[in-house]
Amino acid sequence: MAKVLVSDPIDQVGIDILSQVAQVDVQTKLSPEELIKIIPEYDALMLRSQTKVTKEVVEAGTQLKIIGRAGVGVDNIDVPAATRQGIVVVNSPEGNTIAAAEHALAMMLSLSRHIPDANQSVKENKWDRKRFMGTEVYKKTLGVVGLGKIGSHVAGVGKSLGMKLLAYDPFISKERADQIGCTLVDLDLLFSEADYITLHIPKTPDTTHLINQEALAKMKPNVRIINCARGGVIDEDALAEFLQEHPDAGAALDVFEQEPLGESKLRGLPNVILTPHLGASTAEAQVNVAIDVAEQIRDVLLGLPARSAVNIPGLTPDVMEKLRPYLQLAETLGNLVAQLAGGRIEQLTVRLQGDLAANETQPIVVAAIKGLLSEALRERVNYVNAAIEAKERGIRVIETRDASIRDYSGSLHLEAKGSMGEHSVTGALLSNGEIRITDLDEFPINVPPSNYMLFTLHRDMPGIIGKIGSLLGSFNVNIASMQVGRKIVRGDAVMALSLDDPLPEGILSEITKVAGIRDAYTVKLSI
Ligand SMILES: NC(=O)C1=CN([C@@H]2O[C@H](COP(=O)(O)OP(=O)(O)OC[C@H]3O[C@@H](n4cnc5c(N)ncnc54)[C@H](O)[C@@H]3O)[C@@H](O)[C@H]2O)C=CC1
Ligand SMILES: O=C(O)CCC(=O)C(=O)O
Repeated sequence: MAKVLVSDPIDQVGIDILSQVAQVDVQTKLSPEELIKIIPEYDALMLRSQTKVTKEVVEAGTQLKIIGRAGVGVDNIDVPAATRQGIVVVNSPEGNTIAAAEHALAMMLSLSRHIPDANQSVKENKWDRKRFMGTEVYKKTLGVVGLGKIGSHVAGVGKSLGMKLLAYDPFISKERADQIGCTLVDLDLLFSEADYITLHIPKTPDTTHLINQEALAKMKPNVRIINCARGGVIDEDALAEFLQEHPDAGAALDVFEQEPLGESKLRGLPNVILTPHLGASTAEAQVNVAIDVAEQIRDVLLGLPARSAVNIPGLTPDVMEKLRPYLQLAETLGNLVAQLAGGRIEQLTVRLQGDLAANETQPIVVAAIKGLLSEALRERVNYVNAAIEAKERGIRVIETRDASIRDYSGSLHLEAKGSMGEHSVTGALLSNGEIRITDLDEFPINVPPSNYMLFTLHRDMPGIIGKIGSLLGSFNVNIASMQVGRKIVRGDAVMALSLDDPLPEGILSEITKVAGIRDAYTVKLSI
């Protein structure tokens, strides 16, 4: 039975789903060393934001098939390391959107009305109404940085509160911003105009310290900044200094450069509200993300695709379902052409032909690479790491389409160039979904792939087929089917044989000694 480690607190509903297919161990607050020590025995890891899945953890997780982040941000996981190791990384892109948006809105209103300090003062037996004079958000300008799922929900509520909306997001169209009711502006204008600035961006090299001393200098002296996105998008030292110098300004922060927050000047400031990364902490969000991610882990452990894998771009279950027969075709042809080419492959060309050319290329190309590399890497290569493994091996992959080639309703053509030569294969699907190899090195054939195959390149001359048949018979190899493909009579030809038995050692050299045989290749395929 598969084993799943749950290393941060997740809702019981997630544990119940995982328990349908696996032994589930919940061990939270593990030190990095403890995690590295136990991870080798697990097939899957499920976590929230506390666990740090470093390169060392990934490398120790030799059995890991999937890492599931019960939330949005995967910045606590070394995704490139997981990808290299063929581990699927999944998240829950929408499960906590509302929770995080509502936390940002709660922070905005708390800042405006001094709720945390007023509450504290009453609890200290004080009745200080003057000290907590607030401001209204009505008719104020809300600047939303990052108009994605959370940012657009915050903007929508801001609008219904009567706020004027400005937004900055270089990847969002004007039409989308209009739909939400935001005016798209550049960052400088947003900084200078906004009364409230709320951040809803991922932490990337571009967004790191987006709010720094220079940016703060452009803002109003009473600006209020809310960060429920990611620590590190604000330079905390610069912010602390700004807030000291501008007592009418304020900040409400849920996320920090270091979590848990260590020594920080922010703690002592009266105009700051701090929460311990609570954006996603609602009962509803925790149920949503637990179900979302546990179901994906369950599916992957059952050999099914994950619906929100962050490191298999484009291969959603819908695409997978639609393309499944073509992915199988691509893998088979990839494996076949790798065996024909032999040696080190330097270049793979994948051409989608006919109707197939209308499909998304990427998953089919990845499947072809997977087939190609499975010759060398066996089960180490999968849909997650195929592209990166090819890149690291210096294999140039070229994708092309040609809708004009109409020999079958859709066909796939692969060419591999390598240290030992160059070969090409084409294959197609019949209407019943069966695979046919329809071309080999430009010679037309029509054979189904089988576990054991023999291909020859020979001169088209009388007697040669009989000689090969007798030779195989003398080695007790039964021929299931045989086909010859040629372009001209008595010119060059290929012979494709499907065999019931593996070819014994030594037979290939006997075959190549037959007069008229130029080359012979044995191929094993997983069908
Ligand atoms: N505090 C918490 O507990 C939670 C925090 N989050 C964080 O909130 C952030 C936003 O999450 P979602 O809205 O779900 O993500 P999303 O992917 O839907 O939206 C992010 C938006 O940021 C934009 N963006 C990217 N680079 C940008 C840049 N340089 N400048 C301006 N905009 C840029 C993107 O175009 C996108 O529209 C993420 O960092 C996520 O990890 C999410 C949930 C809970
Ligand atoms: O799991 C959590 O509590 C944090 C959520 C979060 O930051 C995210 O989903 O990006």
